[in-house]
Amino acid sequence: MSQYQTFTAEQAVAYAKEHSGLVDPSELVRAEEIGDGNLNLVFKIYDTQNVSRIIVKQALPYVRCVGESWPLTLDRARLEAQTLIEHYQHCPEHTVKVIHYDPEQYVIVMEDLSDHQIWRSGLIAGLHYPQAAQQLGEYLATVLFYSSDFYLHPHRKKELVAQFMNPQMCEITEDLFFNDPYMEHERNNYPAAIEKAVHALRDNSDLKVAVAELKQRFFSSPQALLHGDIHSGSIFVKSGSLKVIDAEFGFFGPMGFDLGCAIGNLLLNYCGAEGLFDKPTAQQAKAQRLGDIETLWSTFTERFSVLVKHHGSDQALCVDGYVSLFLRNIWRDTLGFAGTELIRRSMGLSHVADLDTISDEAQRHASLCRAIHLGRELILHTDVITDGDSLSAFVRRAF
Ligand SMILES: Nc1ncnc2c1ncn2[C@@H]1O[C@H](COP(=O)(O)OP(=O)(O)O)[C@@H](O)[C@H]1O
Ligand SMILES: CSC[C@H]1O[C@H](OP(=O)(O)O)[C@H](O)[C@@H]1O
Repeated sequence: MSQYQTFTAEQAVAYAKEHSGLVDPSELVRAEEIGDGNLNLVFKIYDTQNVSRIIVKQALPYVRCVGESWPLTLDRARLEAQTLIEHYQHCPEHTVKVIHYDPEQYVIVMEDLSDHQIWRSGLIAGLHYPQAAQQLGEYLATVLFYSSDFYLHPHRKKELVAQFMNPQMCEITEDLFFNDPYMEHERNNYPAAIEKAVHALRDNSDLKVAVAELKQRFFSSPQALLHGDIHSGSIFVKSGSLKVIDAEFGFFGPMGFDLGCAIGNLLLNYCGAEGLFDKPTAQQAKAQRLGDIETLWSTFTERFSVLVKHHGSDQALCVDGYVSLFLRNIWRDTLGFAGTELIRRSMGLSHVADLDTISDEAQRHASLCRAIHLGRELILHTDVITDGDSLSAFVRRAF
């Protein structure tokens, strides 16, 4: 098999037998396609005991959630594999292991994380994984530091920036985060009941200027090799463990984009809590999300600063005092990007289950409006929110 073809379940099993790296691959007998993301095929490969042992993920030549009318580069599979491999090299404890990548079939064979749960599903079920925020902060500090100018030789950095050029996937982000919500577009998707909130957003010229600045930063700040789409649906958790998957949007961009996506998704869960849970559980979930965000940011800054101190190599960047200035700028970007994630997940093409699965219609609409409102306030008030604690106070004042 050399020419690209979309796998059937049988072909996925045959492929896994050849490339799983298992001691006895003959025990692999059955595959199930379980992809629930927006883009690709994902097969779980089961053994004779009906235990899922390995994952085979294949890129489709189009956007899965839209169909063949939206063609999309197969090269995203290479970018996903190479980003995960690069991140695994520096942070194996929190990155899924890639076992094999096939540049002809655009297939990744990877470690099966079925003993974990997708973080978003856990959050919607009201579960709290107390270690997850700290581990996510460690992952982000580590992978972003080791791909930054603080650590890499400038020649190597530029080589990597070229290797991880990802124009088609970046274009999706550029459109969905920074364009669509702020204009009429057929990709947008929201109920008529929230039209007023949507219009208020589009009439806000200060907001549009701030969003333009964020888009410019996304276009032109190759600070580090980002995951590029790190929401709670790209993160597996179980007690004591966190593993990141799904890095096909990986490219060299502004660090605050990854931090903002992660924090934005915790805030989306915060905005949905009153629709998802009874009153006392909602209060507890909201406090936990704010605690998660504080922990994520403080872990990130502490770990990043320690890495600069002990492993930083650029003389000028490692001068006393610069890292705190750098992190202040990253925090400002983080808040802005978190705001754009809140907005695009409430009214754009791609929504989140934290809001969309709220069964009571009025509660669902109120949650969507909360997310839009909070997104706008974050984008417009980055200067007054100085750290995780002050973000919590700001969010509590909003709702
Ligand atoms: N390594 C893995 N182990 C177990 N399940 C996985 C693994 N990778 C993906 N999945 C499952 O497949 C789903 C879709 O995978 P994802 O990488 O998010 O696809 P997409 O690129 O289409 O967004 C995940 O939500 C998860 O349920
Ligand atoms: C047209 S892709 C929309 C959306 O899907 C991606 O998410 P995922 O692959 O994790 O489901 C990404 O967030 C894109 O913005």
